[in-house]
Formats: sequence, C-alpha cells, structure tokens
Amino acid sequence: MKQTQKASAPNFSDPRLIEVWQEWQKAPPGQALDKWLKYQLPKLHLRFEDAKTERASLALAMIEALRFQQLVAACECAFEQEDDAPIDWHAWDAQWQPQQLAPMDPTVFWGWLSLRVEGKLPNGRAYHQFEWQGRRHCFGSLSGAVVAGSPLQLLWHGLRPSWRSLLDQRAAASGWSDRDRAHFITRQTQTPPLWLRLLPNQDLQAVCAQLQADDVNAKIVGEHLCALGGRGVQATLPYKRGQLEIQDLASQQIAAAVGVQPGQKVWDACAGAGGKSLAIAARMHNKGSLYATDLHEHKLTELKRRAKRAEISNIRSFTWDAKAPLKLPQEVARQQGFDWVLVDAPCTSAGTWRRNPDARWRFSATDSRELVAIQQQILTQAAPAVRAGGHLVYATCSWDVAENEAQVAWFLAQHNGFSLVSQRLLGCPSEDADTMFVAVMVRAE
Ligand SMILES: C[S@@+](CC[C@H](N)C(=O)[O-])C[C@H]1O[C@@H](n2cnc3c(N)ncnc32)[C@H](O)[C@@H]1O
Repeated sequence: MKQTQKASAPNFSDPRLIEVWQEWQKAPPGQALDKWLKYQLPKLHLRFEDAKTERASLALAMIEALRFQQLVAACECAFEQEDDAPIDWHAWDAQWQPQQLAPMDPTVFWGWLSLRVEGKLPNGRAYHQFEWQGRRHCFGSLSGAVVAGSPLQLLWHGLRPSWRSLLDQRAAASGWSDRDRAHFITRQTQTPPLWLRLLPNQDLQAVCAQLQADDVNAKIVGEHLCALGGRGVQATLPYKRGQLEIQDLASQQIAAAVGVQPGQKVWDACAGAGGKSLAIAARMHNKGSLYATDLHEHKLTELKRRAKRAEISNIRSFTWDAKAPLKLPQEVARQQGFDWVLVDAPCTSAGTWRRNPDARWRFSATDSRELVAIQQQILTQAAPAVRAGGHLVYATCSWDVAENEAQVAWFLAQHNGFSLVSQRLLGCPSEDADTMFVAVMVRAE
C-alpha cells in the first residue's frame, strides 16, 4: 500500500516557522496547540511542496517549542544579564508567564530552541556564527550548570521550578529512587510512542506485520503493540478493518484494573469518548451491561460510533452530571448496585504532558484545587452505586499526589464501607507511556 510518509522530525531551519510562531503568539491564552494547528495552519496560506509532510514537520517543531518555551526565555534572560551573578530561577519562575515571549524576536526564539533540541543552530544566514557566539557561550554555561535537584534541571527538561514540591511528593508516594526521579524528568522531553490496543481474537504478530507493511514503524513490547512516531496508523488496513484501537498503555492498564467478568454490570461514570469503556467491554464479550455516562453528550456520540465500529452491543450511554446521584437502571437496582464502577475523573492531565507539552502551561494551583473538589464530588456520588462486595476504581491521567493518593485517602476516611485493594502509578517513568494513576477499592459485603 502506497502511503504518504509523514515527517518524523522537526525542521528548525524552515523559515515558515517564524510566521507560525508569530501567529501562535496571537492565539488566546490557554488555547490547545493541536486544535490550533489543525484549524490555523491551513489558514496561513504557507507555500508547501508536500503539504502533509511539511505541515507535520512544522507541527513537530511547534511541539518542541511548547515543551521548551520557558527554557528559551530563561536562556535569553541569562544572556541579557549584564553581570555573572547567579540567577534565582525560583524567583524568576514565580513571575514568568508564556505571554512574555511575544516580544522576543522569533529568529532568536528558534535559535535557542534548535540549540536545545538539536545541539546546533538552524541553517540560514539569520544565525551568523559571530553574532551568536555570546548566546552559544551562555547556552554552554547553562547546560553545564544543570545538576540534579536544581531549579535549572527542571527548566532544562521543560518543567517549571515551582513544580519541585509536587515532584517531591510524587517521589515519596511512589518510593522513587533518585534514578527514577531523574528518568521521569528527562522523559518529559520526549513524546512517548503511540500505543495500540488489539481487539479480541487478533493475532499480535500478524497485525504488527501488516502495520509494518503499511509503512508504520510498529513494534511489539511484551504483550503490547506500539507505533514509534505514531503516524499514519489510521490509514492502515488493521485500523480500517477494526483490528485495533489507539490507546495509551497506561490507559489500557486502567481498563484492565476493572476486573469485570462477562455477564456483570459496570458503570463507567466519566466515560468521555469511551477509551476505557471500549477496552472494558471488549472483555465482556457483549455479555452483561456497561453503562457509560458523561457530562457531555458530544463525547458519548463519539463513544457510540466507536462501539459500533468495534461491534460492541452491550454499552448503554447517557449524560450524567455528578451534581446528582445516578438513578440505578432497573437491572442494576435488582442486584443493589453495580459490580464495578469506574471513576476516570477529570484531572489536570499532568501525566499527558509528554504528548501534549502545551498542556503544562495551563496547569495552575487554582485549577488543581477546583478539580480536586470535582473529583471528590464524583467519587461521593458514584460510591452508593457500588453493590456490597463490588469494586470502585478511581483513575486519573495525572501524577499529582493531591489528585491521586490524597483523594483515595480522603475517600476512604469518608466511606467506612470501602477498603483499598491496590493503588499505583502507571506508565512513565516505569514505561515509555503517559503517566496515570489507578486505585481499586472494594465495598464490604
Ligand atoms: C479523564 S476524562 C474521561 C476519559 C475517558 N474515560 C476515556 O477513557 O476516554 C474525564 C471525563 O469526565 C467528564 N466530566 C467532567 N465533569 C463531570 C461531571 N461533573 N459529571 C460527569 N462527568 C464529568 C468529562 O466530560 C470527561 O469526559
């Protein structure tokens, strides 16, 4: 099958990046990069020879830009400083906002970025070696000053120094060694592979071989399949035939923590577009019922489309807002509750920053507090729907302890009838995936 190859690396020498970056600076604060690229890139009337490949390369460069934009600002700050006095990066970070990048010359911005990502300046006359000598020197000094535990270490890997205490909490909660912690931090600079979930009765080797034949760099890791670079999967035969779904490894592990048996009753309370619902239902073989609810109707519409594609017929979906308890469906009321309830709660999504680096700049203490309150509300409403002896599974795609272990502790303190079976962090740093959390609790008989 002939397939257009998409770019697998950013091209920092592409002069069109200047305009793209300037336009991005005009986007409303908080705009998601992937949506912006999808709708705005075609509007920029940039001249492309191979539009698909070149747009993909621009998109990859923008992903790197959003990952390291604060480091670029820090480099320019260090360069402009007149004396050699050490900079208090904590204090600098406390007043830094992404909007402060707008006045920076975009050529300078991409120069710093290319130094960080590729170790060299982009090709082009704008980067006259002599003029950049000072910046190169400054870059070398900064990189030499990156030591474990320092604010500069976090900046260097695209993380805010102010998140250090959150990392400390995570390291303590997960019993990370210094090596685990360093691994987690360095992995924030790399996009994880695109993980694929095989539908039941599919042959892992055969699907992998077909993906490779379709020009996807597919690889088997243990019992799992992933695409390195992750492009073009939706254009392949296995995807079109419905043999696989795109789903991060950690997300697959959350679905696996719902130990459902065919014939049981499950409620996926925050089902969204159905990532977990579909994976859970796949193990039910259309026996029993899975109730998929969400605040947003449009997400459930997508869930229904995906369920049809996967030939799943036992999912019932309807909107539900955690402001009120769920009225149990009759068949569930008869057995006095669900066997399994999954709360895949709305969260800061901090565990997806490797894939969506722009999301980190939307992370704020106020939003986290609000989300913690919503998570507690959803857990509180979901708990009575678990039957005696049934299980409540709580999950997030965040590594923030406040949204995870602390929530579980809060819930258990409020609900005597529940006890903890297990809780763990999934994905990065143990695996090359997003970072997520899952806790399984059981209700007393
Ligand atoms: C982490 S996402 C769920 C992802 C989904 N389970 C999946 O695997 O694709 C959290 C979901 O919670 C929903 N949500 C947010 N606030 C809610 C509320 N008050 N009541 C019910 N659902 C809510 C959001 O619409 C969102 O789809």
